[in-house]
Amino acid sequence: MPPKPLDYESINENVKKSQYAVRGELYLRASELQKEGKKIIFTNVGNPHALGQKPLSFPRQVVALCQAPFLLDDPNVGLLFPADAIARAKHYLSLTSGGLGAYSDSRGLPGVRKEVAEFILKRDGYPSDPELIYLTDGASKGVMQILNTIISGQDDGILVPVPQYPLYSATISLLGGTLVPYFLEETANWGLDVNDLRQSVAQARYRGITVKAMVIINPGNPTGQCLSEANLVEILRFCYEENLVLIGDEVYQQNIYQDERPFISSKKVLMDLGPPISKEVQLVSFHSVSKGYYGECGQRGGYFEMTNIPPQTVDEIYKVASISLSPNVPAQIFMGIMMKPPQPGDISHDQFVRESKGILESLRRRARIMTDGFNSCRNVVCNFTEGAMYSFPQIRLPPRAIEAAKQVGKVPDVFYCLKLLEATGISTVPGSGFGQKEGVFHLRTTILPAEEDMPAIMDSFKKFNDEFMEQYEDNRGYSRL
Ligand SMILES: Cc1ncc(COP(=O)(O)O)c(C=O)c1O
Repeated sequence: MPPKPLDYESINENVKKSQYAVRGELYLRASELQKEGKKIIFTNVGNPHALGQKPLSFPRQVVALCQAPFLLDDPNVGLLFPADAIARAKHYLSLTSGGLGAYSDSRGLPGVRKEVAEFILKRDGYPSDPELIYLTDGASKGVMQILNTIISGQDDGILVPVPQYPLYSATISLLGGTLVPYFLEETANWGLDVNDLRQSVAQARYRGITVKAMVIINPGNPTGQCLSEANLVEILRFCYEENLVLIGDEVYQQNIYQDERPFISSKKVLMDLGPPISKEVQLVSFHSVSKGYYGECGQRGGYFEMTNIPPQTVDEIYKVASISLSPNVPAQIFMGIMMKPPQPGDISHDQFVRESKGILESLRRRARIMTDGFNSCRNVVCNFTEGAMYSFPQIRLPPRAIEAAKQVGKVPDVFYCLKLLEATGISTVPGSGFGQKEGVFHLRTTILPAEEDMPAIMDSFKKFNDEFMEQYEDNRGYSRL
């Protein structure tokens, strides 16, 4: 009998090749240990509500009313819901054709796309066209749609930062394209050097690859840096010279922890540059309701904005989006609210500000506790998390630990992270899942565990790490940058 089409040997090789470390070996082992009754602290995914973050009241009130519109006819609705949430729910329902149970336009509700455009205008000071904004089921779906539009085969290359969020490597593998890595510089606070970029492109071209796009993740995952304006200018100039689309993953734009390193959007820097660059460089930038102080990962809401993309291509992207009929409609409403939160003078304004500030300030403190905690450990160095939700310490593994890992057939940082998991219940992601320089090791944690648990988590990390180093260190030094 020949193998059946869905037998393992028959399935798409690209599916087998693609890897997603955030839910990889460590996560699977952590889930097993949890089933066995061990207490696990899941710090592998930026999933704030799973670690106890409370939802903001106003967006949930609005969406609850949209989900149960009969409540709007109840004479007591005003006792349970503030008047501005009621008004906003009516507003969003009026934008739909049939409420949340009906498909929307495949690009998303026009009224919400208009709210996104207004937000972008306010953020950047430049107009944005709702026709060039598509709402998606989380930013991930949008990234996949755009990469699918760019990649025709293995000769198409996409420049991706290393370390990177594995959505990019996995999707490029799935689509049969080629990932062209460029390294972020740890000693320069994870900034990037345009000369290295040029080298990466030249090497790829030498191998016959047409480099078509460049991905930036700003603020960075897993690295937590905010790109400076100067760096963004260099990147856009580089994209102009090399004829590359810039894919600006900006899902962490609300997660900023250092006032002197604000988030600056790629769209603003592109427009500031003026013609010819502002009229020529193709840019697609992404946002999400999963991050920021919303953290509504389970709702699956996102958008992308296209700049300098010709109408025929925009239509093709629309056609492909329409194969999936419609993005999630409740998530579109979360996106609308994220774009247009309660304003000063609105009944819900003070509560909204109190809740969102509370989350952001706590994240800022947690980022500090984590960085300081890691830097107090033996053979661990860590840049401060300027933005996003992660800490990415470098673990300088002694050669004997590297040898021990090899003996059990494990990548050294996987070996370290597994031992950390078994000893403490802390579930992290090894740096190798994001890419790192040869011979340098990291792990990634989120900064999301509850603030009150943080000191104990860092104590237990330090105890494990320092004992691990004691066990494996000898006088031969250890791996370092
Ligand atoms: C850099 C980056 N981009 C995109 C996403 C996906 O976001 P979404 O939940 O909107 O699909 C994540 C999720 O962690 C991320 O870290």
